[in-house]
Amino acid sequence: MAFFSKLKERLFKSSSKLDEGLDAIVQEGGDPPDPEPHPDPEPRPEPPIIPPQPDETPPPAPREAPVERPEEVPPPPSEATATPAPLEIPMDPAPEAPRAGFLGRLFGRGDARGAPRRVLDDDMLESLEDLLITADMGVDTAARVTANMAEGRMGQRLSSHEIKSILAQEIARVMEPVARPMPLYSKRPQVVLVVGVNGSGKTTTIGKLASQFKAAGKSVVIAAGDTFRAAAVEQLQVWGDRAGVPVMTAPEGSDPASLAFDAMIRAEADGADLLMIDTAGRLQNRADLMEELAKIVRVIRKKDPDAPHNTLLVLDATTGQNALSQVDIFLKLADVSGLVMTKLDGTARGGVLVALADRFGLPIHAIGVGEQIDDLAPFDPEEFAAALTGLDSE
Ligand SMILES: Nc1nc2c(ncn2[C@@H]2O[C@H](COP(=O)(O)OP(=O)(O)OP(=O)(O)O)[C@@H](O)[C@H]2O)c(=O)[nH]1
Repeated sequence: MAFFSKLKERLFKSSSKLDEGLDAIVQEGGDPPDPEPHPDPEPRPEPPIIPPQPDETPPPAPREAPVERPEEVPPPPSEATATPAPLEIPMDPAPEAPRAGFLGRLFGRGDARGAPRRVLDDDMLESLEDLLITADMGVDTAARVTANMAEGRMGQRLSSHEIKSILAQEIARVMEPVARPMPLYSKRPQVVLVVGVNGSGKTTTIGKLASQFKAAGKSVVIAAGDTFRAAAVEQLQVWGDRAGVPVMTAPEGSDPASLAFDAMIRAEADGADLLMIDTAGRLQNRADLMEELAKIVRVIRKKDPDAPHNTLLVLDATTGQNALSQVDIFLKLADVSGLVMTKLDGTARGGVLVALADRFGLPIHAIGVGEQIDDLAPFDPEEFAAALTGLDSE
């Protein structure tokens, strides 16, 4: 199955929540279907929106105090250009045969003509906002998205399909600036530090990324930096085998920074393109974890003052709003440069990705949509928005 189709299918749980919720909102306060089809109301061209925009793809405004982040990834030498190749999974542009969604089943195809309509008023906006909050978009983001949806459309009679399109546009607008593949540099080895709480999917993501980098012709070394948990090391070895990539380990309980240093030496000696370092994710003792991460960074900088070149924070979508506080915490523990959101399959909490983009503006490099090695996709804002709103299931 083409990846795009798989993604849509796997985001079904998120989409069904919004999809059915939107249909219900229109039905609750809606007019009966028009006896005569009438033209879709064209939303007036409005320059909304999130937030004041100098151009089409501004960075989203942080909700709170702007996140202080040190300079971007060190200006890589000559080929500083990001090469998205490894995460560029070929997508099948051919749309699937349309399926009848919830609305389609009730009222016929997703065509707005003849479908029930509801006047966009304050009550409806409130219901929309509540629905977005239940889909884990967070209060602030839900308010902003609904305000943007209302811009220039108050009083219009909209069908459920039209509302979904508008919502999808607004979501895509929030997501667009953060949809960025992980930058690759000419620096060898490019050091990628992978952080996140235990169970968020770090090991799996490292395995998937290593496999994709390898398929793109890059040589990769993995360092199993969570030395205190034998099971974590074993798991990483399994993923290394799957990806065909060497995994460096150290005796249980030994210093992760010392392993990271050895891994730097090995990666340099092997002429590896990438060194991916797994780390512990014990937030129970934050001070220890912060010191552990800081020490890893200090030690690898003895070999390369610009390392790590990327610090990926892996987040589990099923934790919903908790992902926001994890970003807050890890921004204090490490210089997070980008996010990978895992487990977007099988959760109804995909909306949290919108809240993350709106609040932090950190690049979202990829999303995990399953447990298999190829279940990691580049993040595509429009497809995500369509899948999330259920627009493409009609
Ligand atoms: N459905 C689904 N499961 C995933 C995804 N990514 C990871 N998982 C599963 O989540 C669980 C935890 O993943 P790990 O990669 O072990 O997480 P970790 O952060 O390394 O956890 P520790 O090893 O405990 O530090 C495993 O059962 C994975 O198979 C995903 O995108 N979708």
